Amino acid sequence: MDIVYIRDLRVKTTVGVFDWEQGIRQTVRLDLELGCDIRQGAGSDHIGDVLDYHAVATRVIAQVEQNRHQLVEAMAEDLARMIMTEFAVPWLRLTLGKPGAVPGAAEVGVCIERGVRG
Ligand SMILES: Nc1nc2c(c(=O)[nH]1)N=C([C@H](O)[C@@H](O)CO)CN2
Repeated sequence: MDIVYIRDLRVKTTVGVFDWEQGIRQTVRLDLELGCDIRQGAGSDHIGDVLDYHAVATRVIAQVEQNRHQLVEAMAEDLARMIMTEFAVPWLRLTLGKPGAVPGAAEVGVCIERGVRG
């Protein structure tokens, strides 16, 4: 299986378990690895034959900006489901972090894998 990736995508959203967090927007940081087969696009050199990382990133930004969550787990699961459904991705690894959320830590968050890695 090949991988199309998106690294260090930063989006502002409302996320957090505390009341004050539900009244602000914070930056979340995403790394995505998306399973695919690049061979058809590599042969044709045509954007229509590949998993378009620009299209995925645009859709991810829209979903993160438009929704609010308490837990990063809930946000990560919603994103994974959307990407796999809308872009026919059979396997993905998604890292979702909140930079600076915990004093002394650069970032906290989750890394999830969903689907079957061929
Ligand atoms: N496993 C998790 N732990 C915590 C979360 C979370 O989303 N998942 N969130 C918080 C708070 O919102 C924190 O980020 C505020 O600094 C605490 N623990």
